[in-house]
Amino acid sequence: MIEVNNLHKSFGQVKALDGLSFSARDGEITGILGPNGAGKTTCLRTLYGLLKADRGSAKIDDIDVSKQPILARGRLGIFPDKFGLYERLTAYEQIDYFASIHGLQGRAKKTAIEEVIADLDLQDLAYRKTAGFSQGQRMKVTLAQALVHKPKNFVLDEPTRGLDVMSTRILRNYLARFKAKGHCILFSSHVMQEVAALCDRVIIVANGKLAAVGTPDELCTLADKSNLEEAFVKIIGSDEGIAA
Ligand SMILES: Nc1ncnc2c1ncn2[C@@H]1O[C@H](COP(=O)(O)OP(=O)(O)OP(=O)(O)O)[C@@H](O)[C@H]1O
Repeated sequence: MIEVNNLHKSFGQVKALDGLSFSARDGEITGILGPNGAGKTTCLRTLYGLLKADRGSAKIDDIDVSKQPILARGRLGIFPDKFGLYERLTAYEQIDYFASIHGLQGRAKKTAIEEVIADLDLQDLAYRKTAGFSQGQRMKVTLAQALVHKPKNFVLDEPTRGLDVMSTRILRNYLARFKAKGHCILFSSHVMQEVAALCDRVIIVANGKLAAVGTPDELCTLADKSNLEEAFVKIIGSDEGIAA
């Protein structure tokens, strides 16, 4: 469960977040949509503990990220926007490194690594150095790194941007499986079809505030439109922020 309550963050004169509140529930995929500069990345970076909010709170499973950052981060998997793999290490060693960062040791660490390798069908790649891995292979190792500590919550900032079709499909399937296991998934996107197809609930953010929230169908009904893209345009009053 992820909760953001009355979050404020300014950069100089720019109000990136202006009282944003929402929650993302367990067993659901929640999408964040918004035009450029709406505050989506600022909100996600606050959840990661990379930014400190001026006001308000961000909680992961009821743990306040500013008060107990290490505990909160243990409950969170973060899928980065760039796959920064260490090419001299094998896939196993990369995952091992992230498991150690999360405090896993000994037999528990070995079991966790073996489980995530099996879960992502990485067995054939595990002992190869990642130099030369295809985009899909790199994406899977990155997923394994993000999930080896078995976080209950998973946050992704525009995860499919720049990914090829096959990698996008693998990632989407994985998110659906993760949701089926009862995890909470929150991701930002500009791709309306992706959000409409994957998300149980959608949060629309504009000017650092919540503009609307609901299932894709509820948002269509709210805006009296037949698809999410048109509903989004009507709710925020512009087509800025939509990707093909
Ligand atoms: N480190 C920073 N310094 C100054 N201004 C910032 C910084 N980070 C974000 N901003 C500003 O805060 C506002 C919100 O930015 P943010 O990146 O959160 O938007 P976004 O919704 O993720 O946009 P996009 O869809 O374009 O990625 C923007 O006006 C942005 O220029």
